[in-house]
Amino acid sequence: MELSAARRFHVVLNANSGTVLATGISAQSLVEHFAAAGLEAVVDGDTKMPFAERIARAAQSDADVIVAAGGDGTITALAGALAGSDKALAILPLGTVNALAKDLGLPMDIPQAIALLKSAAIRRIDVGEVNGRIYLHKVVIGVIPALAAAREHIRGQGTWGSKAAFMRFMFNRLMRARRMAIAIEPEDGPSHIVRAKAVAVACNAYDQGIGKIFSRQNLEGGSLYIYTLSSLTIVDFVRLSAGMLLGNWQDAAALSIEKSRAVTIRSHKKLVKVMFDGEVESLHTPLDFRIRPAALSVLVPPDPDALPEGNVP
Ligand SMILES: Nc1ncnc2c1ncn2[C@@H]1O[C@H](COP(=O)(O)OP(=O)(O)OP(=O)(O)O)[C@@H](O)[C@H]1O
Repeated sequence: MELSAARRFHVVLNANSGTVLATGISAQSLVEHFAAAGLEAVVDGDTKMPFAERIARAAQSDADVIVAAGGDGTITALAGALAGSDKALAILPLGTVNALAKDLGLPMDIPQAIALLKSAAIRRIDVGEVNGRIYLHKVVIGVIPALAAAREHIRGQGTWGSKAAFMRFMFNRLMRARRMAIAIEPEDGPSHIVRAKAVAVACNAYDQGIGKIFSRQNLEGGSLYIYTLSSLTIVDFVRLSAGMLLGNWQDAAALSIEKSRAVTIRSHKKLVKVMFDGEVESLHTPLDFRIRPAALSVLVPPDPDALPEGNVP
């Protein structure tokens, strides 16, 4: 896709995203920030129309760039409509975690993120696909979806009491969860059956190193990574937690890691609960995963070396 100074933006604001709820940022304030940056933008802050319809409307708009003003769930939903198309995706990190925005090195400050859109470069990143649906981070099967459902339940209740209750619930749930038997059939490796507490199929590999907890530098490696957690005793839990702090969680004995361009996961259950880039959903089995290399164009900070001297975003 060619970059032009006159690119048009269509912004989809998700009013339920973490930072929007916390700061009360509105469609009107985004309109003002875009105008101040000298950018032409339509801002959709509709809270009545179903989200899926707003996404379809964005994909059908005449804008060159669709802007996800929200968190990772909002970004993934838009990516599903834009992957493989000639429209690019931009991100205003208004979610809670904003994992992809961090992986891409975007500014967390909204006026700065908008100003950057003017000089942004295009990066083509891989997307994951499961049963025909696009995701950008990971799909998790097993105990984790229940935890995500609990997180959703306490959304917006920022008291220490509710957070402590959530941590207690999470710990108990993790310890008590039964392992499930599943068949893992990677395209690039041997098929096997495992009993696992959780399996995550990630779009490219998670980084290893101190302070790198679920971050990814390589978003165009062309591979899925299958992380299988076979047990989670208190000892495993402590080791994994310490490994996260020390940057070596991927070496935990309870964790195995496989790499493949595609994988099929089978279960005796017809329907499994999954965490789909942070959203809890039910998917029919078997789960057919594949990677689609470079399928999504995303606006990112320009390469500082490519800018004229003194012009730093
Ligand atoms: N495809 C979708 N359809 C309907 N609602 C969605 C969709 N994706 C996300 N949501 C909902 O929108 C709200 C905001 O989700 P989003 O993931 O964008 O922000 P967040 O959870 O605050 O941030 P992050 O995922 O970065 O932590 C949540 O209530 C989520 O359930």
